[in-house]
Amino acid sequence: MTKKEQPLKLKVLSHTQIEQLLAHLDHWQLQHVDESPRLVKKYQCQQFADAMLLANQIGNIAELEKHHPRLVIQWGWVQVSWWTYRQQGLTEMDFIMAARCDELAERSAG
Ligand SMILES: C[C@H](O)[C@H](O)[C@H]1CNC2=NC(N)=NC(=O)C2=N1
Repeated sequence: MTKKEQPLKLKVLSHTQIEQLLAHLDHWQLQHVDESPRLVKKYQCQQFADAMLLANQIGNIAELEKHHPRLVIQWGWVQVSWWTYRQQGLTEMDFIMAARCDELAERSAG
């Protein structure tokens, strides 16, 4: 797929666009790894099983959307990182998926 055919959701965002979109997310941090920006959030969970459950729910929507996070699971929390691998940057898709994670976390918190 050439750049110009890139779907809008996978167009790399500028720093200004990132800052604007970040303002609409709740407690997501902008981190840089090897100069590549990422959205990162750590969800606190009561039990390890809860962290596994949330990670699986996130994995399911990632498979559906063909857009995948980095997930780190530990007793008491699951850390989610979003970026668009092929662009080595942030796209709208990353922000959409971050918001979807918050919905899932909200729902599983009951
Ligand atoms: C072919 C497959 O859809 C692509 O490789 C997808 C898979 N999941 C992905 N996930 C993320 N976060 N970024 C990508 O560029 C990406 N590409």
